[in-house]
Amino acid sequence: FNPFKKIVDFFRTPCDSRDTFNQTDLKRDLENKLFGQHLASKVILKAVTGFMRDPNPTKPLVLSLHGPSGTGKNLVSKIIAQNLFQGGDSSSQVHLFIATHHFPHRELVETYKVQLQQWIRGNVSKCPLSMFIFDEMEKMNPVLSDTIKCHLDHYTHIDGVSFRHAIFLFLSNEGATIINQIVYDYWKEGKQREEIQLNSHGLEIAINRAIFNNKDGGFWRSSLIDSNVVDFFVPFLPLEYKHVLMCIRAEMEAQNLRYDPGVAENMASEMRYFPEKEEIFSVNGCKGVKQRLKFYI
Ligand SMILES: Nc1ncnc2c1ncn2[C@@H]1O[C@H](COP(=O)(O)OP(=O)(O)OP(=O)(O)O)[C@@H](O)[C@H]1O
Repeated sequence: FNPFKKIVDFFRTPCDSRDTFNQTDLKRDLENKLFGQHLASKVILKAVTGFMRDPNPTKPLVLSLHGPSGTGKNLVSKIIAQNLFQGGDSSSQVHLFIATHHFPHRELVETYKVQLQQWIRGNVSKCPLSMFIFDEMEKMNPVLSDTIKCHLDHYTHIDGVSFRHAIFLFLSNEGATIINQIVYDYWKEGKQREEIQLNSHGLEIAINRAIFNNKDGGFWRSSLIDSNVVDFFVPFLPLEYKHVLMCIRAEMEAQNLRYDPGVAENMASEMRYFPEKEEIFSVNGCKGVKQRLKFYI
C-alpha cells in the first residue's frame, strides 16, 4: 500500500474507461461466466446499467456482495471491470483492497485511514469513474468502514472532489449462514432456487441484519449500514454439484483442454458438500477448481 507510488503512476496513466457501456455485453458476460447466481446477475445488471446510463448520478454506486466462499463475488467484480474499462480488472482505475493484506495492523488504523482517504480522493479526482473493491469486509476495521462511508453519501464533495461517478464494491462472507439456510429451505420444499427473490423470506433484510449484528465484522454498528449508502445488498447463493461441473468445464475450456465429462464428474464428486446428510452444496463453491484440475487430466 503505497499512495505515493500510486500518485506517480496515475499521472502517467490516462483514464481508460470504455467509450460506451453496453448493457447487452454485461448481460451476456453474466449469463455465460457466472453460474448459479440468478439473483446476483439480475441485481448487478440492473444496478450497473442504471448507474452507467445516468449522466448525472447523485451518489456513487455502492454494492455490497455477500455469500459463502468461492461463489463468484470476485468474479463479478472482474466482469464489471471488464465491461467498464479497457484494461479490465488490471485497469489503473480499479483498486482492490484486501482487509488482511492492506490493513493488517490494528494499531496503524489512523495511518491507514489517512492513506485510504488520500488514495480514494486522488484517484477519483484523476478519473471520476474509478472502481474501489474492498474484499474481506468482515475483517475490516470499522474505523476504516466509516472512513469509506464519508465518500459515499449524496452530493459528497471532499476538498472540491465529487465521488458521484465512482463505484464501490464491498465483498464479504457475512450473511452466508442466512443465505445458505434460505437456499436449503427452498431445496427441502422442492422449489427451484431460481424462484428465490431478493425479498423472499426477507432475504435482503436478513442479510442486512446479520451483518449489522456481527460483532466481529467490518460492518458492525457501522454507519455504512445506518446511513443507507449501500444501494444493493447482493446475495450469492451456495453452489451445487451441477454448478461445480460448469466451473470445471469453463476452466477446461479456458485452458484449451478438450472437455471430458468423466474427468469433470470425477473431480466434482471429490469436492466436499454440505449439509453432511444430503451433500447438496459445495463447501468451497468453485474455489480450487483451477488448482485441482491438473491432478485430474
Ligand atoms: N458462480 C460462479 N460461476 C463461475 N465461476 C465461479 C463462480 N463462483 C466461483 N467461480 C470461480 O471460482 C473461483 C473463486 O471464485 P471467487 O474468487 O469469485 O469467489 P468469492 O465468492 O469471491 O470467494 P471468497 O469469498 O472466498 O473470496 C474463481 O476462479 C471463479 O472464477
